[in-house]
Amino acid sequence: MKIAIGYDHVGYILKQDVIDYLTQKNITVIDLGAPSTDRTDYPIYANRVANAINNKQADLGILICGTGVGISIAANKSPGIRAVVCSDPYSAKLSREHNNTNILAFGSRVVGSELAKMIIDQWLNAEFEGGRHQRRIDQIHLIEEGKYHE
Ligand SMILES: O=C[C@H](O)[C@H](O)[C@H](O)COP(=O)(O)O
Repeated sequence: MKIAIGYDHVGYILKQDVIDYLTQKNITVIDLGAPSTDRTDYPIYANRVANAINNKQADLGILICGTGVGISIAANKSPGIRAVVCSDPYSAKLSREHNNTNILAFGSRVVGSELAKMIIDQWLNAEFEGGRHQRRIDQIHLIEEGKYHE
């Protein structure tokens, strides 16, 4: 399992705990920045992680900014990306089971290290259920392609 991780200057403060936690689980982490706590722009890192998934360098992605909101919005602009911003483990689990999310985002100004680890665990341990949920994801793909008609 390979996970690409990206974060801005605010997410930087939480990233090492996340990287260490994933590494302990024998997950290969592809660290795509930011380089420091110097102020930067979250779309840079959202785009890097989205590309890593779409290029098949990574299986999944994790993004961290202040709230997880901006960085998830940016990631969701890439076709095929389904990023969820989560501050609770239940939503993280259901986002895999029902929505087959491929990026998990959260905010370092919202969740602490231990809650972030619980969210990650629920997200990684859940499996997409397919069935009616696949039909809805297919509809999302049609929207992405401008081909969805009611
Ligand atoms: O959704 C956006 C993120 O939370 C950013 O981390 C945040 O907007 C950065 O704010 P600032 O530049 O004031 O540190």
